Amino acid sequence: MSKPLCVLVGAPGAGKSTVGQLLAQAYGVPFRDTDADVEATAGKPISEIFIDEGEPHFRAMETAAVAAALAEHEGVLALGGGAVLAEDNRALLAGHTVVYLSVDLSDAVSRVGLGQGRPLLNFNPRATLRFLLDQRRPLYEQVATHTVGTDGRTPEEITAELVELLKG
Ligand SMILES: Nc1ncnc2c1ncn2[C@@H]1O[C@H](COP(=O)(O)OP(=O)(O)O)[C@@H](O)[C@H]1O
Ligand SMILES: O=C(O)C1=C[C@@H](OP(=O)(O)O)[C@@H](O)[C@H](O)C1
Ligand SMILES: [Mg+2]
Repeated sequence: MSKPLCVLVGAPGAGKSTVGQLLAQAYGVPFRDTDADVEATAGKPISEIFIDEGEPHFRAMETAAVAAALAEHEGVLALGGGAVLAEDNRALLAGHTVVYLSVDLSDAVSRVGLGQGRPLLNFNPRATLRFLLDQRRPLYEQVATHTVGTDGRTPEEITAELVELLKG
């Protein structure tokens, strides 16, 4: 089975997209992000997919993107934060090197506050993130082969830890 070197999972704001790119650079391998794959397929941003077609349609596209990337991509792969909600996706992650980037509520809130484009967090991001973190933590833990804490640490520090962790 062709497989990604490493798959990053975790909540919005954990830094999957940021650390994933740095880790791919460190290894000199390609980076792929299932959110970007979904946007490329749809020809529009995730925020517009949610508005035009709704979250269930986004989730179906995401599941197809996860399956394709796990089968094809040999570099570093970042998933969207909600990809672990689908049992099909969790099953597909078995046998892969999956890193859970954990983040606490306060760091997640301040990080997502820096960016746009997460439609689930448009309304009351703090309360929504609190719910998402509680709901998903067991799912991230279930699929992870490794866990790395990101609170109060720079993306470069996290990347350096990942390079060490994945050496073995
Ligand atoms: N360790 C970190 N410390 C501070 N800011 C971070 C860290 N990791 C990511 N960020 C910032 O937080 C925001 C969300 O990061 P992103 O990589 O998109 O997270 P995710 O893909 O997990 O939702 C971005 O603005 C990014 O620059
Ligand atoms: O947590 C979620 O359900 C989502 C997270 C987003 O990705 P990030 O985790 O990269 O922000 C993106 O897939 C979409 O907005 C839904
Ligand atoms: Mg991301």
